[in-house]
Amino acid sequence: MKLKLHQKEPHLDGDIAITGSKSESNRLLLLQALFGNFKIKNLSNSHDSQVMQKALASKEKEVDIHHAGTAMRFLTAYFAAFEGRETILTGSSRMQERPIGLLVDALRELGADITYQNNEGYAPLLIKGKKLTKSTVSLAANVSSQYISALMMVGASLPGGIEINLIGQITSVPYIEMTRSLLTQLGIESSFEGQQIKIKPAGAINVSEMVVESDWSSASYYYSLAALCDTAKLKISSYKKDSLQGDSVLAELYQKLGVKTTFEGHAVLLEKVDQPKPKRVEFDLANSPDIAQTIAVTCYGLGIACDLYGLHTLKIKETDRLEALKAELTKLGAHISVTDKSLHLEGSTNFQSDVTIKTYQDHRMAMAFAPFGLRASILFEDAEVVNKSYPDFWEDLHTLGFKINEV
Ligand SMILES: O=C(O)C1=C[C@@H](OP(=O)(O)O)[C@@H](O)[C@H](O)C1
Ligand SMILES: C=C(OP(=O)(O)O)C(=O)O
Repeated sequence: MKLKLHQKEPHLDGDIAITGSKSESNRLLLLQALFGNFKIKNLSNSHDSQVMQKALASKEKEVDIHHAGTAMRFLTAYFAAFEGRETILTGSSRMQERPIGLLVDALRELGADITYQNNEGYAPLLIKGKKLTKSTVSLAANVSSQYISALMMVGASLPGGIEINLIGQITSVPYIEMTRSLLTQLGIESSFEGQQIKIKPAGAINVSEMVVESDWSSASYYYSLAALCDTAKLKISSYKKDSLQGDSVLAELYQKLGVKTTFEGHAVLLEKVDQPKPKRVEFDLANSPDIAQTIAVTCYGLGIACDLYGLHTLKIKETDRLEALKAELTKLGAHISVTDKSLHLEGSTNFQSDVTIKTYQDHRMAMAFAPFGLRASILFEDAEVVNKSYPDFWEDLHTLGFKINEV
């Protein structure tokens, strides 16, 4: 589906309800399958959470998790420890290019029986579930924190718990902390000191309900919209000040880009502030990689130069996000260069109109570029990609007054 988003006057006023964080939801779905009967409130309506639910309920040998990175990584560990279940875990063609070897090696160290069906280091995997007998493991920590979260959650179900020794720089740390906090809320003890994580085996879980905070990565598109407006008053819900999600750093980062954040109960009010624009900004996003695309497009729309660092994981996400950003921002008129871990954009306002953005099967390519509709009309190929994390995205933009039509 190709969509045209027509240029809109840069004034926004409205309320948007966003569903639960897909990261928290997919963790809680796994923890629910492992440990018990608690209810999950405000579950994400993302496709990634739907495939996670379906996979956990499946009795089939082949389980297809499509594009969902968390589902792929969490379920590899889950099925490896599922005694007697034989599973072929597969995903989309892109998922078959996203590395899983470090996690498979770690699980094999614990005693797992996993073999590659096609290419060494990549899905599809044949997983012969068995009792994992060991409880100490080590792995490189600079590729994906999802491997570590997977080991932590499944590790809590092992009789001896798990001790994870992390090698090298640890990436996406808030996601590891999120996993730990959810385990703590379920009464599972853990420690994370230096390069070592220890998880105690879970006891009886006496929690009847877990409430998911709404998704901060999805909130990033409203931060970008507010920043690109002359006047904006956007209320998004349901959020809390002490979030488990690292992307809540948006409130701090967007201050520099002219957005004021006020917590009003469970809602967050985003307002455009009339302040001098910086010429150049610099951010390290190693702890919040999913908002890199949003920030790059905001800066371009504001005519602010930016240097974004800590982007070493972007090449192995839904697409190579660094190359995709470079290609699509260049089409809009930007001067941009990328390395394998950083992005550098010059401040210019040479905006091109009616450009068609390729989305590369990456939800965030569509959503991050949408706020540019406050600068010029813009078109999106395969606009339905947003379903991966935020199926209501285009409808929500429509309620804010954007004219959107299929072309
Ligand atoms: O654990 C999680 O829920 C996630 C961790 C991050 O991945 P990496 O740790 O691979 O950077 C993030 O990009 C992804 O969207 C969700
Ligand atoms: C990278 C992402 O997801 P995943 O790795 O879970 O596919 C994302 O949502 O931006």
